[in-house]
Amino acid sequence: MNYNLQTHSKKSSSTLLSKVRENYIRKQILDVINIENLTVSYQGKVALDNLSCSIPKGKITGIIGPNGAGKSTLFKAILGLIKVDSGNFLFEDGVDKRDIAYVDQRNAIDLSFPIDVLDTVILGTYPKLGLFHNPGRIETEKALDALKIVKMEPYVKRQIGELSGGQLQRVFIARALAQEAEVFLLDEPFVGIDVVSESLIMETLKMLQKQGKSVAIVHHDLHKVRELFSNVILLNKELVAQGSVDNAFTVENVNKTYSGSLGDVVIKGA
Ligand SMILES: Nc1ncnc2c1ncn2[C@@H]1O[C@H](COP(=O)(O)OP(=O)(O)OP(=O)(O)O)[C@@H](O)[C@H]1O
Repeated sequence: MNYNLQTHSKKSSSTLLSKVRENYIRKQILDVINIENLTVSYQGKVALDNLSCSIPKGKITGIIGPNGAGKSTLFKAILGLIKVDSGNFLFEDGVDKRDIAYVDQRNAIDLSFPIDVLDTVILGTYPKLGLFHNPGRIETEKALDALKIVKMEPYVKRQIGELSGGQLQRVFIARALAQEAEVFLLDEPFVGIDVVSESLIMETLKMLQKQGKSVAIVHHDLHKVRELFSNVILLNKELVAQGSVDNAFTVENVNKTYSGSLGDVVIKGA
């Protein structure tokens, strides 16, 4: 498998590339995105400290950690939405930022913006349309297909500010589907939504996984980790553990991540 490197380091990218490639061959890891030594700070305060982790290919990975652990910061750094102090991002060959769909936390979205459901989903097609191209029939069809999958087709003309939390989240998932991405980064998609929307979204994500797509989800409900994810990344400013749920989602690692005894409560039920 080949990879392409996005570097924020001052070292020469060719030296880094060969070093990172060697690492890959040695470890035989099948990841879609590899993050190496990522440090991010806001106004001098460190949010992520030398974090190295990877988003595995074709899995649904939970990003787990307490409030302020840097989970959203990790997604924003991968997408190049924020300035990082240092770090390298290695994308699987053929994957670039246009292949990454991002569903933000809902509180980051202006719901008073006058846009209907269909146009919101068509926005997902923009990254691959290229400059100076307007969406047309093909993009509208892609958006309608995506809306069908999340059962939001009857709402095409509804303003997004007039949807329930669960419906809105389904529209954002549809927008991600319309992007025809390889990687899906979802920031707390299940917060405050109804059970029907939750299971529809989960079914959609499992469908994506079956197609070989990679999904990473920031998630807070530790009780649902085993049900929702095959893999986890546990972090609290720095990496605590990553791997399959069986190997990494342990009492010890959860206690370490949350600096307490939450692992005993959640995993052992103590
Ligand atoms: N734009 C910003 N300016 C200043 N500080 C920020 C900014 N964005 C995030 N932070 C700080 O960086 C740290 C990490 O924030 P981040 O939102 O990545 O955490 P999180 O794990 O996603 O938290 P939560 O679970 O509460 O959403 C926090 O201390 C937060 O206050």
